[in-house]
Amino acid sequence: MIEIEGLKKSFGKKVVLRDVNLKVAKGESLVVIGGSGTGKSVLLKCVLGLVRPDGGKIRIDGKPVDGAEREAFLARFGMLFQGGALFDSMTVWQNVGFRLLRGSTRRPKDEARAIALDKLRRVGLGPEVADLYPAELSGGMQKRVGLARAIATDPAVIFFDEPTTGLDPIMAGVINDLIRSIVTEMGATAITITHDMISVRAIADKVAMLHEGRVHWHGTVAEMDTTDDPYVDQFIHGRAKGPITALR
Ligand SMILES: Nc1ncnc2c1ncn2[C@@H]1O[C@H](COP(=O)(O)OP(=O)(O)OP(=O)(O)O)[C@@H](O)[C@H]1O
Repeated sequence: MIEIEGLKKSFGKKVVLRDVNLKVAKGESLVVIGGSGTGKSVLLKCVLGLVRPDGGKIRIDGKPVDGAEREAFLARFGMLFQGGALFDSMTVWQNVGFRLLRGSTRRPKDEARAIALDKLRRVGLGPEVADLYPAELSGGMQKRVGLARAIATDPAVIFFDEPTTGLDPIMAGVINDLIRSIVTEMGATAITITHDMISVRAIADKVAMLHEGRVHWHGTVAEMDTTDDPYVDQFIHGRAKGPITALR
């Protein structure tokens, strides 16, 4: 279980996270939505320890995520970065097995390769891609490789940062379905950031909407469709007019 309490983060005078409170139950898939610049990535980076919060608490399974706990936590999470973020100079299997080749999750090389091939198979890629370089793959295949890398260590917690950005609608659907089935089958706790409402419906058990530095709304997908909250309504229907003002 992930608990975020009173999380605060500003950059200079700009307050991004004012007071974020959120709980994600074990095995739950939470999708965070919100307009551009509302702090979704900053929130994720705070949880990952890439950005230091100004205040508040983040606990994983009841333990604060800092100092000595961080290394143990990092070994337990997987991350699918926006755009795949594969290493160009490494082959596909070396990318997938990145964390199996170093650190506390290190395995012998042939074992790491076998696990990488198994994870590639799970995301629909055969052994023939294992020794290719990322540049030789299509965008959709790169995303699959990123997904295989995210699940390589069988993490308890997985983060997905805009997993369908840059994909055509069919490939986006395939990636959404893969994410949903993998998260369910692994029993992992998942936090996804997305603008894509199709992704939200495909991936989410629960949805949290960030607005003005707070979790403005939190509920199930079914509740999202029936809520009379004008902010959620505007966002999920993509209306230009409503309480959320966008820069034009
Ligand atoms: N390292 C940083 N230094 C200064 N400002 C930052 C930094 N990181 C983020 N910000 C600011 O924090 C705000 C929130 O950014 P964030 O990337 O979290 O938004 P987002 O909700 O993920 O947006 P998008 O959906 O467009 O990706 C933005 O105004 C951004 O400029």
